[in-house]
Amino acid sequence: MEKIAVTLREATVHYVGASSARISALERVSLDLYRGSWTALVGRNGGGKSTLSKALAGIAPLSEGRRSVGEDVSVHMVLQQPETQILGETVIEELALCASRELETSAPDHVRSRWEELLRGLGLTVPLDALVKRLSGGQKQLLNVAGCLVAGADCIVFDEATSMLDPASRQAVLNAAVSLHRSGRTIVWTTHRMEEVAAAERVLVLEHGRIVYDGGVETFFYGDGEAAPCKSLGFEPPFVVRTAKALLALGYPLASRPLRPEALAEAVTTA
Ligand SMILES: Nc1ncnc2c1ncn2[C@@H]1O[C@H](COP(=O)(O)OP(=O)(O)OP(=O)(O)O)[C@@H](O)[C@H]1O
Repeated sequence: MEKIAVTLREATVHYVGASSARISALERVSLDLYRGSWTALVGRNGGGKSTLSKALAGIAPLSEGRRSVGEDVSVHMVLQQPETQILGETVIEELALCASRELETSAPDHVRSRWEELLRGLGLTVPLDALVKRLSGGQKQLLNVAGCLVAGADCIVFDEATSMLDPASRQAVLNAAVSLHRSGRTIVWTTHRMEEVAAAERVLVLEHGRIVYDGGVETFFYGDGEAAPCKSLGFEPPFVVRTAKALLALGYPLASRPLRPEALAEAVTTA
């Protein structure tokens, strides 16, 4: 049986807006996130993606319902604005703030070399003593990911973590998440970009605080004998899917339903 990382049951979040009006951001959402899974969370502006991300990470208090996490599961979050969650002046200071217990209990040289290795593993090639203000947005997001890791994250919720970044930085953060997923961590990836959804195994679509699609990524983009949920819910599929569909419509057989460029090339050449 698959092990649970995070469970929400009937999770509801209401905010109090201007003139005390109640804003319903999340309405009775129930879901299980399995350990080691990759879930993409999409939806139109204001649909409740950030609220659900925060509810999963445990930083949005629920108005109703409940959240529980699997045994020993530690859930952390990378926010949209890279600077929002950085307090340290230097890279090592930031990591130390995220992992104060480790500094207390380990030899400083050992900690430094381990953290240098951790940064390298994430593709962040800056010295530990680098000033945070000199880092690019993408480097800051990788530092935020490193902060999650030194804090012991098993599950990381990325809440539109690439939306403020240039394409190369976006790819670098996505690559870091892919390698963390390969190493067994649970990933939630909230995004507006359908290209990024292709990296997921499961897709959740939110509308007005409710889940309107919860299923596999291939079915989301290609449908299962009926209209693809991606299209019917109003999203433009990524280039690879559009190209594959155009080829199929022209009568070219494809060996699979590709989601990424390499898979499209293979589907065309092996058909
Ligand atoms: N702190 C808050 N106070 C009041 N209303 C809020 C607050 N945070 C979010 N909301 C409202 O809750 C609803 C859901 O917002 P949320 O940010 O979760 O959606 P979203 O899908 O992440 O949107 P976006 O794509 O624009 O980031 C929206 O109507 C939003 O205006």
